[in-house]
Amino acid sequence: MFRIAPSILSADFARLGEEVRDVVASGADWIHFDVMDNHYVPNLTVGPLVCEAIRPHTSAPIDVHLMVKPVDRIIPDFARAGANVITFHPEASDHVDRSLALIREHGCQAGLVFNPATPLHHLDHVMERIDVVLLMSVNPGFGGQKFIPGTLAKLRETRARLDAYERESGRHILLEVDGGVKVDNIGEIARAGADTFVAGSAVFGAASPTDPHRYDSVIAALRGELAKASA
Ligand SMILES: O=C(CO)[C@@H](O)[C@H](O)COP(=O)(O)O
Repeated sequence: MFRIAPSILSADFARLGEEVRDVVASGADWIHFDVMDNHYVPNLTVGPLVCEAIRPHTSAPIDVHLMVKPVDRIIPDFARAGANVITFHPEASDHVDRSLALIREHGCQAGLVFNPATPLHHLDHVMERIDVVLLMSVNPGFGGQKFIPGTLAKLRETRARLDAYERESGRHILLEVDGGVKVDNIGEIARAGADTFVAGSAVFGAASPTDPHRYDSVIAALRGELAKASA
């Protein structure tokens, strides 16, 4: 099963509740919520207050991607604000195992995020605490960047590793990809092993502001490519 997770980074922040409702009504599965701190990444976005503000607008899972350093002190706030999934970058945490445990103790699914140059060995010894692996296909900090083609090989390597873990443990871990995902490359990304797709500018860039069905066609097009990839 594939999940499409539009990133609100490219949404109209002045009408965020409506944007969230409309994109889910158009078929989005998750809402991807990018948190940037102007320290770990060179940009500044939103925090738990905004997560709490959009929570009543949808029952779809809110997938919080923490691009912050340090990570631990903000995790309980996001859990209380209604996050369902919380992911963070291993190099931004002093104690990766503790941060993963903290997320789960607060009732959320936990995940690690890998920048294009971050090695996969950060998965060693913590697989049993992980629900989601998120591979960045751009360097984090901004929407609208181009997909880095080397991500496809890294996806295949991660897929093999997650499949081997599932055979031995019976636990399924999601494999999410984020950055430069478009209608014309989502099929290839799915064939490389991803099952969850963050798309910011591809979805929210397709807007004509007043049409409540403005996201129907782009989400249908993304799903169409995913159906072809799994046929
Ligand atoms: O986390 C990030 C960027 O750091 C992403 O979630 C982007 O927001 C994806 O945007 P597009 O590349 O799809 O426009």
